[in-house]
Amino acid sequence: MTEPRVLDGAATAAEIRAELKQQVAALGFTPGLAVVLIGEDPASAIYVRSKVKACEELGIRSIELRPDASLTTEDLLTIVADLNSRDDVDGILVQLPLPKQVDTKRVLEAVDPDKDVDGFHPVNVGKLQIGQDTLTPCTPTGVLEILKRSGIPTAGAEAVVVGRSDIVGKPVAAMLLQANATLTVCHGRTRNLAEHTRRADILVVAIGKAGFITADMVKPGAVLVDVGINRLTDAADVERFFPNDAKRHETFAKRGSVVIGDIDPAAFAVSSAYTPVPGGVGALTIAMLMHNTVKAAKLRRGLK
Ligand SMILES: NC(=O)C1=CN([C@@H]2O[C@H](COP(=O)(O)OP(=O)(O)OC[C@H]3O[C@@H](n4cnc5c(N)ncnc54)[C@H](OP(=O)(O)O)[C@@H]3O)[C@@H](O)[C@H]2O)C=CC1
Ligand SMILES: Nc1nc(=O)c2c([nH]1)NC[C@@H]1CN(c3ccc(C(=O)N[C@@H](CCC(=O)O)C(=O)O)cc3)C=[N+]21
Ligand SMILES: [Mg+2]
Repeated sequence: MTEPRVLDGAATAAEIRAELKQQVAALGFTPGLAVVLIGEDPASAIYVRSKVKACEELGIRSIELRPDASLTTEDLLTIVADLNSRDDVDGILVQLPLPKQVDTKRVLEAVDPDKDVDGFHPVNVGKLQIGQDTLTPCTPTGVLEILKRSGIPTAGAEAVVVGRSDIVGKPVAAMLLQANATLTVCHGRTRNLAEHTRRADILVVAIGKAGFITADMVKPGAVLVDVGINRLTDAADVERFFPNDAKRHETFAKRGSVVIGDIDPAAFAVSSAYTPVPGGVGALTIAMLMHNTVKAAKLRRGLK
């Protein structure tokens, strides 16, 4: 069998950022992205760091708010209302998960849909469903973007999505359908999961379980998109998933953990192309957030 192609998310993201940098320079004003980060979620902290860096590179103003984790829903609604009314704020992102006492649904619905760079507001969710151009969730948008830029056709393809979260599974399914794939969505109640995944020409996995999709669940020659971000902290797991990966073992020795997606690396070998973790879909998420911020900035000013 021929070697699978590695779909390089980091390189694709760099390409997108370079394009956006030119667009921002041509705008004649500085777009602003506001991020509200509450609490200590490590995934969120990584995300915020990468965002600040990308904003600097592109010439976008990054506004960071870190209110106290004991705030109430009303406190956060006041913060969101203020950001909605600020003319120097084009994009608003409220980092999830929110503290337990905060009503997430009310907060997401309070964000001005035209500033909703996460694409989580019900109006934007609805527009995506009916195929209207709108702000769409960053990770799913990144998945479609890397397929497109890698020359992988979706029209008529058997696409199988594993996972149905509002953040990844559902919107990526909506986008694949919009891109004319024949769509199957699997989840925790799916019977005979492998029978579905084995039919996929394009398999997108977003479940949050380390190496869950194994080689026997994949059709030879399929394209694998691994959205999962998981951490292995047990040496035996590192040995099982990465028996011949010297770099992973080195990282584990140094840091006590390694990152792995939802797909067993052994399954990549039977694919025709796959997105690695890290350096795949995750890298694109940030680039698409920048894309959405520029899009929102133009939209608000009636620019195309
Ligand atoms: N790369 C990136 O930029 C991003 C990566 N992620 C990562 O993607 C992964 C998924 O995130 P998210 O969508 O938020 O996760 P959620 O936990 O919200 O959803 C997980 C989904 O997977 C389904 N599922 C769980 N176990 C199985 C199983 N054994 N068989 C079939 N389906 C299963 C669940 O089914 P059910 O609905 O029935 O419970 C659910 O729909 C995580 O690892 C997360 O860290 C997330 C966001 C961005
Ligand atoms: N409102 C909201 N929107 C989100 O989109 C959102 C969120 N809340 N809460 C947290 C999760 C997590 N998330 C990540 C995005 C990119 C990387 C990323 O850049 N990953 C790199 C590695 C980064 C590194 O390890 O340095 C990669 O996979 O290659 C990681 C995680 C977005 N999320
Ligand atoms: Mg997102």
